[in-house]
Amino acid sequence: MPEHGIDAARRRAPFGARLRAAMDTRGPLCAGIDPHPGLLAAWGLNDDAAGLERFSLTVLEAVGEQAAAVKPQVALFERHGSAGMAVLERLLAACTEAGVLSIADAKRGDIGSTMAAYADAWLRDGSPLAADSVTLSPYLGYESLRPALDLAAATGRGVFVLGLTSNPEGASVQHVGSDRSVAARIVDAAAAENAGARTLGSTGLVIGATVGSALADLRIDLAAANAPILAPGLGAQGATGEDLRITFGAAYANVLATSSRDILKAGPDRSALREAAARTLDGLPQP
Ligand SMILES: O=C(O)c1cc(=O)[nH]c(=O)n1[C@@H]1O[C@H](COP(=O)(O)O)[C@@H](O)[C@H]1O
Repeated sequence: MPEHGIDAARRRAPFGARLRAAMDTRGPLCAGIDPHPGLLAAWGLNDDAAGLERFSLTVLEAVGEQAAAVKPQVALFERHGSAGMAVLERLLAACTEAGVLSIADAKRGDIGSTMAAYADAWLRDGSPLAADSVTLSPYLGYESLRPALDLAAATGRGVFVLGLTSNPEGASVQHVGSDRSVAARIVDAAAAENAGARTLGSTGLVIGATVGSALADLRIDLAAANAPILAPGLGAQGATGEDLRITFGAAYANVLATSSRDILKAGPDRSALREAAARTLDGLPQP
């Protein structure tokens, strides 16, 4: 195997360019694949690896073509141990096969030496868990993510770094800072990473759809970051498409709106899932 799969990466356009093309063609929806135990039960599936696999592949097959990307939530596979992680491997391979971009929502972050191993797991060609991109937590220091940022760049993959999360507790860490807030510094760091990108950069940010006036209050200029913005919080957490447009303003064209439970609760019927995804897309204002 070539080191870090660099040969395959040469054939692959950068993640930001691939995501931009998918968003322009399919619209800005990211469909979350979150196999919560309650949803498995509601779908008439067992809370085991077989139920997980049926659930995940049904979502991919039903709504994959309507979505610019899908986002499997790793914890909901991990809670099934090795059998759950094997399902996740097969799901990620099925995404590649179907031509649907994947975001592994693993929220990884660690000291540099260990971070290199996480990067290897999610971003290396040939890794069983290789995804098109992975969510990262920068709260051990943005630069501790360097092994993942570098490997993503080398293999044409992407990352989404948590900036302002959708949960109310996030503010107690992300809003602090005497001059520039923690979140503003994370956005600045991502912007520097994306500076040379010809289209959309490949270092994305996670900014919740629910953050309200925080971007303005913290003087964060998201549009300048040229980053794909993963915006969770639609539907189940209360945000609407109109909230996204108001919250993100000039950066709205770079927003990938993500919804999980609000779409998934329509299953297991495939046409009901497709209708729920279409309704979510229809609720997103044009940029
Ligand atoms: O990184 C994420 O995806 C994420 C960040 C964040 O700030 N808030 C957030 O809800 N998420 C994820 O987005 C999904 C939201 O799910 P629903 O609330 O069901 O749409 C879950 O998988 C969360 O883990």
